[in-house]
Amino acid sequence: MPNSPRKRKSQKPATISPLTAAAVNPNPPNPPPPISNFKSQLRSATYRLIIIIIITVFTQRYRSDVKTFHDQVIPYEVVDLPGKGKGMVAIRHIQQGERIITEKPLLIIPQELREDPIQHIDNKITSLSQEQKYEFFNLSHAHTDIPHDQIPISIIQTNGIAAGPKQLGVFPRASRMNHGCSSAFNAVYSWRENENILVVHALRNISQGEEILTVYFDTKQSRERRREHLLEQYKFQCTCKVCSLPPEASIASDMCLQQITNLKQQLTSWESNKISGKEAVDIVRSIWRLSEEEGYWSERGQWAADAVHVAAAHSDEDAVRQWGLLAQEWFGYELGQDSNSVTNMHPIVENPRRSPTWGTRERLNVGGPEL
Ligand SMILES: C[S@@+](CC[C@H](N)C(=O)[O-])C[C@H]1O[C@@H](n2cnc3c(N)ncnc32)[C@H](O)[C@@H]1O
Repeated sequence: MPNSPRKRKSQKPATISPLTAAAVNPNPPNPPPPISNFKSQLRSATYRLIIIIIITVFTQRYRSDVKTFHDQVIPYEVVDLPGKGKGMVAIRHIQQGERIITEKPLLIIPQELREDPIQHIDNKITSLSQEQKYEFFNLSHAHTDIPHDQIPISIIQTNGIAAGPKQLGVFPRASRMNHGCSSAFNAVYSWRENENILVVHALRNISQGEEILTVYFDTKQSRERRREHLLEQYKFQCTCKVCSLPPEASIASDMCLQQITNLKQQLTSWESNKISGKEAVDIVRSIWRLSEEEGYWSERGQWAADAVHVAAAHSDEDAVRQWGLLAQEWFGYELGQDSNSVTNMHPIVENPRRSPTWGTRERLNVGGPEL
């Protein structure tokens, strides 16, 4: 049955004397507005509505601006990844050469410790704030079934990143990056001594949703040796796209990486005059071609800088400029446009005679990249 409105009990209208009315309600309601006020009330209600709309629009704009700013500064999120623990995934497209992370170390220790390492690390941890201790102990560690007092050292072994040639740093944000070999990694970290920070740059374009992978060691070696190292040091079986290649393709990749390593070794013999400047620069071109074939883009800035060094020694001005521009480009991607490696190259590209090796060998046309 449809709800019928309940009938009110009929009441006699109460007559309340003004005195009683004041006693019952000391603040009587405002009398109804006179009709003449109605227009102005309508106007003020409209104004209020307009103000509410403006505030809503601005708040939403502000929120989306904050979100855009946040995404620009932090273009990734840390998520759980099956079989890998946590990992870092791009939440938007990241441009090649873009800086992904800038981070101060949570703690720094010498790479070689003379005193008892456990004690040294304990002392460092004691000096951390409560929040920092939480960040530290929240990091993963590869070695399970270890005594409690060895957990800090295992955390450092699993997450420590070289902070210069003699120190190891723990960087809680950068530590969430998992590893990929050869062409599988897309981000590189570098330590900036003067600023005391670690920076991470995108070595190649990274698509939204793609995992951000870095490299834990020199992977220019065979799959078998890479696997051995990763299993021993980090306790995982690498399943990156290079380690997952079918046998034939994996052998081809191994050979390519081995050739790059051999050629790099040969290049150093220019220093002791065992090969000519032309041969040295030819080696750099071969390394470049192999790196293209393999998709191994790291270290390109350094290879181009090596060619600059040789070309300058042989007073080949054009070659210095061309290799110098290439070095700037690739150092820029890997280490950042504002890195010392890029800025140190500026004066040389501008005037090759400013190169420290200028004219230290016989005059020779070694040639540019011609890639
Ligand atoms: C520096 S941590 C990286 C972040 C770590 N996944 C976490 O959960 O915090 C290194 C550890 O991550 C895991 N890891 C790194 N790269 C991996 C990969 N490609 N496949 C599987 N596990 C990986 C290994 O357990 C390794 O010991």
